[in-house]
Amino acid sequence: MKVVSGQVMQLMDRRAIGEFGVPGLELMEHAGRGCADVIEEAFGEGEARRAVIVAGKGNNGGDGFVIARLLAERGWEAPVLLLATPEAVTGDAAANLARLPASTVKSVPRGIAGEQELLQSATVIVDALLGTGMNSEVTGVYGEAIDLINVAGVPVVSVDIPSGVDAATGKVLGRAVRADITVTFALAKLGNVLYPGAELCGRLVVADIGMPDAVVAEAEGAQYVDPACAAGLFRPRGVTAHKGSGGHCLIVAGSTGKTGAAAMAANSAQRTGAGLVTLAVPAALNPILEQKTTEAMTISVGPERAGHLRAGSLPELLAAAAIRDVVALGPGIGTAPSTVYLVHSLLAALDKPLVLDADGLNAVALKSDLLMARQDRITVLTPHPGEMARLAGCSVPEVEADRIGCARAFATKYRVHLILKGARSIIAAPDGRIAINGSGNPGMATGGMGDVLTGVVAAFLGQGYEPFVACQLGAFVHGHAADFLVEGLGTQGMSATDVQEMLPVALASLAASRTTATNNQQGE
Ligand SMILES: NC(=O)C1=CN([C@@H]2O[C@H](COP(=O)(O)OP(=O)(O)OC[C@H]3O[C@@H](n4cnc5c(N)ncnc54)[C@H](O)[C@@H]3O)[C@@H](O)[C@H]2O)[C@H](O)CC1
Ligand SMILES: [K+]
Repeated sequence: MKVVSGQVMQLMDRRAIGEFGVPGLELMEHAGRGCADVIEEAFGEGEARRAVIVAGKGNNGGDGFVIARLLAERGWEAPVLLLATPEAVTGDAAANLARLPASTVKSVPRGIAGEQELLQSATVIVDALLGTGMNSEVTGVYGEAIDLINVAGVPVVSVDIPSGVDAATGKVLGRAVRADITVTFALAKLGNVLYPGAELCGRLVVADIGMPDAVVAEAEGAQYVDPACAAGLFRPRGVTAHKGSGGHCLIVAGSTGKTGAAAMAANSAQRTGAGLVTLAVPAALNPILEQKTTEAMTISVGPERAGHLRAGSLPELLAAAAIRDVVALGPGIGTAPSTVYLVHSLLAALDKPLVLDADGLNAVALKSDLLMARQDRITVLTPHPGEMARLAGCSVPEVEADRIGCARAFATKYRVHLILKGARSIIAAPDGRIAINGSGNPGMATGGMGDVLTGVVAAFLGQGYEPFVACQLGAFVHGHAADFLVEGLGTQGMSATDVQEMLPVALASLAASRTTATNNQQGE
């Protein structure tokens, strides 16, 4: 599913009207009908059906007027509270306001504080205050209206986006409506899928409003990776698969006290379908990892008592990498100066696709220009916001303020692929393409999850997936596995090893969706 900013949707609107001759009133009619259909289906069962429409003066309010008319035609009581004078309403919205009986519209430019009883008596409140045209912090009567909608104790359907949520970022500008259902139009907006907006939307429905296909296809947007998208990207093993076709991953990981990171990265690569996994670890830790892993082979690196990786092990590691398909570097390696030096030399010398995580990223942050030397090679970075801030030389709040912009700027500048972790991980490609991962849950906010992701992404690269696809599948499968655990485990005590063990189930579900989709196509 493609997602766009509010600004891009407004451009699409203009193209549809200007270049394709679709009347704006027709788009608005479809938008209103899409909402009315959802409202009827969700709340139209009982005897008394009253939808109170709280409308702003723009086209979001215009959609609200269409909803009021269509619901009234279907036997609903549908009073409108207009937070403006009727004269302030213009264009298509004014045309639709004029089609409503005057008795059903109450202009309340000073606010809806006196309308609490009406709000509380509703079967459903329709939030048609602000949509993609919101351009500033919500204050005054609009802010008060949002507060009153939220405390009315009645289900809320938001038109396009909950009022107060920024369609470009998902951020709340001052305050925002908490909806049970949001009906958005033509394509989802970034604010519908990014947090906190995603949570405020409740159930998201994307309604078809007759936007020309070419306008939808050519719109600049991000890929939202949902189960259908991930299933489309995934290639299940063929019947003639052998361990060579699954790829051979070399995982360079571990230091004293951090053997678990190495084990989880290796085991997760194996659980994601890597044909073979070899774990290169500091020599002193080799006996422990021989115990902790079963399927992975291990290489004991450096002098016998070495508890961390050292600069002198470069030739040994390059030789190991030469006969593998992909290298993952970083889980649990620590920050000893000699290890940092090793990471710097490996970056320059390794010609295999490389996944860099954790302390590998911290080492790179000290010398990020080294990434420039890898421009013709595949490099995937998997930072959390703290690591991203160190890499980009900014603060964590700056990263969080614009996750997409930050990920894209770094990926394009250094010609790398990047997964910026966090709720709705952002995947950025060197050419500026963006994907947003739709899976995952708060149970993943615990140590070791990043090591699992590193192994998963390395496994997909080793299987020959194009890096942007490997990153999307990696992020999705990682979160999908965790989502399977929620019902039984909840989100409090889930562990990274639990997720690792659930990876095959997540992959099997993608394979099953592909089979179902193929069968449906054949049956058509
Ligand atoms: N293709 C589509 O998606 C279609 C969308 N439609 C609907 O139109 C709105 C966008 O309408 P627009 O008139 O551009 O903007 P809004 O209605 O969101 O509001 C703009 C209105 O409000 C004022 N304003 C802005 N910020 C604030 C604020 N913080 N506080 C108070 N007032 C504010 C601003 O000055 C404007 O006057 C889209 O979301 C859809 O719902 C079409 O109906 C069909 C095609
Ligand atoms: K709205």
